[in-house]
Amino acid sequence: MNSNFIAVEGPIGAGKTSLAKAISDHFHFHLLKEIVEENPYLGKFYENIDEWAFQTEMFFLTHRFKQLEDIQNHFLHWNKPVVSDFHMFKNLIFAHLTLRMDYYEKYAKIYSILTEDLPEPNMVIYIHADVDTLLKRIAMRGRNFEQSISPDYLKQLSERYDIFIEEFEREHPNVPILRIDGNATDFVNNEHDLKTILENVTFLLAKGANNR
Ligand SMILES: Nc1ncnc2c1ncn2[C@@H]1O[C@H](COP(=O)(O)OP(=O)(O)OP(=O)(O)O)[C@@H](O)[C@H]1O
Ligand SMILES: Nc1nc(=O)c2ncn([C@H]3C[C@H](O)[C@@H](CO)O3)c2[nH]1
Repeated sequence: MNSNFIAVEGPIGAGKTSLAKAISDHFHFHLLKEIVEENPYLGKFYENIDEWAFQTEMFFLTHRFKQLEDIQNHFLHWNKPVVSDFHMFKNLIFAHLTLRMDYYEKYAKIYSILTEDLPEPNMVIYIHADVDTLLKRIAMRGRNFEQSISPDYLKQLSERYDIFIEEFEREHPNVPILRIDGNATDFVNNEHDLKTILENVTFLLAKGANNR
């Protein structure tokens, strides 16, 4: 695969979709957005995580598998670049947080089989932000079923993201990670902040092209 594939990552409300859309608009990359409202378990999941975690995680996993297969067949294979507001690895971060250990072990096996041949992004943008910032943004966006998300859940999720990204970076030295401070950077309302990010992305894309 020679076509660029950028994944934007970070915990809930970090700004993944907003930034992925801005990148798609600027570079004319196809925008791959994760499914949210279509997940029939998500509302029930936030009401009772233990009861609905396995169904919820399996739903996200199988849908993302299909999304990435489609992206491979219809875009990357034809040298058409893509930016997505998720990386497949987020399945493992959420599943590790929400599933009982015996379920997680089954899940991780299925994950590893399903992801064997999937396309992998050649750049990751990681947005991190404090729990307070995330809570404010989740409240501002106003999805009903997310209003019961607890600060503790977000804190654990953010901590797991930080650990996972460190490990990912060690294990994938050829995939550059652009880190963005989502507390201090307003790429939604501040043109200068967005421009700085886009310049950094341009630089990393050019560097990646030279190394190919
Ligand atoms: N850096 C930022 N500065 C100001 N507002 C932001 C920033 N990032 C996101 N927002 C706002 O916060 C809300 C959530 O953003 P967005 O939907 O892009 O997050 P997300 O990471 O894609 O969320 P999810 O994990 O639920 O998919 C939106 O209303 C968006 O406009
Ligand atoms: N449990 C669980 N597993 C996932 O893989 C996952 N991916 C996203 N989400 C939730 C976060 C937002 O509410 C909403 C949009 O990102 O969906 C997930 N929840």
